Amino acid sequence: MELLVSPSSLEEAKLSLSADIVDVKRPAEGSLGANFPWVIRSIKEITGEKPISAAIGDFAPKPGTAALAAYGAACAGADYVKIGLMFSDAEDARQVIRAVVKAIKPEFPEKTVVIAAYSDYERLLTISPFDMAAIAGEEGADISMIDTGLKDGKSTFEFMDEAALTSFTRENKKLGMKTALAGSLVFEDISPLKRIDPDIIGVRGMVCGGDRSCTIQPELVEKALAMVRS
Ligand SMILES: O=C[C@H](O)COP(=O)(O)O
Repeated sequence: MELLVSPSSLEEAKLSLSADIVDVKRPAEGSLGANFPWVIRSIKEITGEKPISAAIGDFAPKPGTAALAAYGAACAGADYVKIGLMFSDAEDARQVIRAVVKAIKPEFPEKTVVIAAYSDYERLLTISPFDMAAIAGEEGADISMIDTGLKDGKSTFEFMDEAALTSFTRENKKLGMKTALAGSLVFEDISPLKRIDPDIIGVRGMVCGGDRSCTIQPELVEKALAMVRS
């Protein structure tokens, strides 16, 4: 299980370099808020061989906009391109996922396409992670992810229990995809997460001291890494 940490700036990225994956986002623009291409590029320049991820947004069903954003993030240096599906319709999801895969894979076959749905989908009235994953698997995405769409401090575990998250992880394996789990995760969630055993866990609030609007604390990144790897 790898640890993904989500800095919002070059300065925060320098505090996150011990993470397995540095994930560039702009929290001010939402759960998977897109950061600027120049920030993505500046972080790529300091991470060396370590892969970086870039969130492109919590998207409405706009496949053209999603494809262009995904391509831009890939050109800016992102090794993983991550999109959130902030809508409900399955056919819309298929069109968005297909467009993002087509925008990236022909020119960047080595880059990774991450499709996220939300554990709090019932309160958001958005597509369920299970429905998303089935489509993402068919459309050639690489990683199926769960995050929380509304960042009110409630952990993903308050919306989907360990059994559901385990089932999601196992379904992804059957679909030939990896799994990433995130969503206001706290240190206490690491133990059940190790039992669930996704490929990646994504955190920000955890390593900011509990409030994602604060700054990443490197000692908390080290603490999370030690717990994940123990
Ligand atoms: O991986 C990305 C997540 O959105 C991390 O942010 P969070 O831990 O504050 O929910």
